[in-house]
Amino acid sequence: MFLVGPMGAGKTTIGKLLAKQLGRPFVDSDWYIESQTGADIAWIFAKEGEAGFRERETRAIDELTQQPQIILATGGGAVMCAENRAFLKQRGIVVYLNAAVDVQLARTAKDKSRPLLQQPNPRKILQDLYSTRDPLYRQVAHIIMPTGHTYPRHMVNQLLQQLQSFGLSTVIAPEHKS
Ligand SMILES: Nc1ncnc2c1ncn2[C@@H]1O[C@H](COP(=O)(O)OP(=O)(O)O)[C@@H](O)[C@H]1O
Ligand SMILES: O=C(O)C1=C[C@@H](OP(=O)(O)O)[C@@H](O)[C@H](O)C1
Ligand SMILES: [Mg+2]
Repeated sequence: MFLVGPMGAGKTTIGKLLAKQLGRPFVDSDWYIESQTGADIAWIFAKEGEAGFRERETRAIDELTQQPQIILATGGGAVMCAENRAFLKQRGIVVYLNAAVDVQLARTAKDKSRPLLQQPNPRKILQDLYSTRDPLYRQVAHIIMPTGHTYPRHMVNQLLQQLQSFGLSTVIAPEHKS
């Protein structure tokens, strides 16, 4: 199951919680890229530019979407690349976590780890990215979920209900088996 959506939609937060609930492995593609590179996202953008980061991201998405059982949180720009969109759409269930620009802005304001938002007018950047990317998120998504006013735990419950129709079942932890 793969999460897509804009910065601040909650992909990392919801993905981690959902994986715990389902007893499945969780990977965030940004964290994976950082561990493979030995450097953080800001450093990669500074040294290799966005193009360098996107190359690393495509390699990561290709590898991670082939891992069985994975709950994958992608970065907000993953859908910009057609190859990534194909990997996502063809290899699993894709959930688009949708959030209004105001919500994205509030949730990302204090965090300096997103290089694209370290500009004088992050609202305008988020608006422009949303215009370009929203149709692409919709193109790859099997499920679309608004996240604006819902607590993460509640989001996970809603998502689990939606996922049931796709046949995604929970893994019963050994200590709970009879
Ligand atoms: N449903 C939610 N309600 C309130 N805050 C949230 C929600 N989802 C995420 N957050 C908060 O928003 C911030 C960004 O979330 P994150 O999971 O990093 O988003 P993304 O990975 O989509 O960029 C974090 O501080 C997180 O705690
Ligand atoms: O939207 C984007 O292009 C990006 C989103 C970030 O991930 P989150 O969506 O998890 O913040 C991260 O991949 C990088 O800073 C670029
Ligand atoms: Mg994230």
